[in-house]
Amino acid sequence: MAESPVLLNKHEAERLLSYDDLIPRLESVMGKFSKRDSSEIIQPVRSVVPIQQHSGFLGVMPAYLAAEGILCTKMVTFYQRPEGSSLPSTQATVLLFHPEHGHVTAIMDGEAITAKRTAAVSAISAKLFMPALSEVLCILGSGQQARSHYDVFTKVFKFKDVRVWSRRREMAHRFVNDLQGPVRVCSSVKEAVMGADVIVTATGASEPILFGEWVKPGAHVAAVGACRPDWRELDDVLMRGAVVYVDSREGATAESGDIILSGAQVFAELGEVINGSFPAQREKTTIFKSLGMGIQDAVSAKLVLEKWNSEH
Ligand SMILES: NC(=O)C1=CN([C@@H]2O[C@H](COP(=O)(O)OP(=O)(O)OC[C@H]3O[C@@H](n4cnc5c(N)ncnc54)[C@H](O)[C@@H]3O)[C@@H](O)[C@H]2O)C=CC1
Ligand SMILES: O=C(O)C1=NCCCC1
Repeated sequence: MAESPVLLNKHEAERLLSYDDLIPRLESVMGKFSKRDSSEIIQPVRSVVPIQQHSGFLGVMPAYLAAEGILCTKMVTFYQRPEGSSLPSTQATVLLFHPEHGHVTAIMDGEAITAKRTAAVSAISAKLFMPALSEVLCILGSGQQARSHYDVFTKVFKFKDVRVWSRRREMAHRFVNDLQGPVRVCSSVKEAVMGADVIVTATGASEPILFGEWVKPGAHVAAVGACRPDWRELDDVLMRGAVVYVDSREGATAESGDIILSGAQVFAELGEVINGSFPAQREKTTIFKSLGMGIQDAVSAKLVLEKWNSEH
């Protein structure tokens, strides 16, 4: 009989997942994915069930990585919460399976995995696409993703000025008060982004909040929110004037309102740049449009389980 699955809560998953371990695994899997070798990786575009009465969605994100022996699925719900809601807008559970026998080997909370892997992938994009001398980081939003992006961007890079904007100023102040390093609250998106070298958009917005006219030429935008085909964070001027990179072409053309509605062309996947088949146009204004991928959750969950196994 199969052993009972390992059960890991949010605190455990968070503790066991470090950016130092995560970043190289994500670079490697994104590169492999972009080779489209289905004997190596199978990862369909996420299935999304709308929960219309409650302004929410359930996404199911399976992935199989044959060489690594990882069979995984994440189930994630995401909601448009009213301002001031105490409920998290993104919640997730990740299941790992035994690829040969089919039983579940681990069930883990997916919130920390989702927060950390998304931010780590954005940091990989910044490493490739941000201007060579980047001094100013701007984060739009003050939720879970804003926090994980702050953590990894200030860990991996050295910025002289870090700015944050949130639609409710008190939330931006609460965000800043929780942090160790220097970061300042801006009262408008325009004030926050003017002159920034790197901009992270991590909001629940469904209409553009970031306008191309404010963005410094050559800046890099890691666009994390607006993961529905009719949602936007970035305006047409920005989308059409920048070199657009994505995590997955199929995901982006199915789910990204910023891409679909602006008509902007996708230049390359992050994995294609990692593989050297497309250039990183660092001197131009660049956007990395992130939708999130099951393979990212799969390698993250495997890391968590490996760490847990090494302790038990
Ligand atoms: N690309 C990816 O892989 C992932 C993307 N996401 C997306 O990232 C975004 C942030 O997610 P979390 O940090 O988990 O959410 P959260 O609820 O913790 O934070 C959301 C932030 O957006 C702000 N916000 C909400 N509606 C807004 C609006 N209309 N205009 C401006 N700001 C608004 C909130 O004030 C808050 O600061 C969401 O859109 C979520 O769906 C989340 C997980 C993974
Ligand atoms: O990849 C994920 O996980 C998510 N992507 C977009 C919406 C929330 C969760």
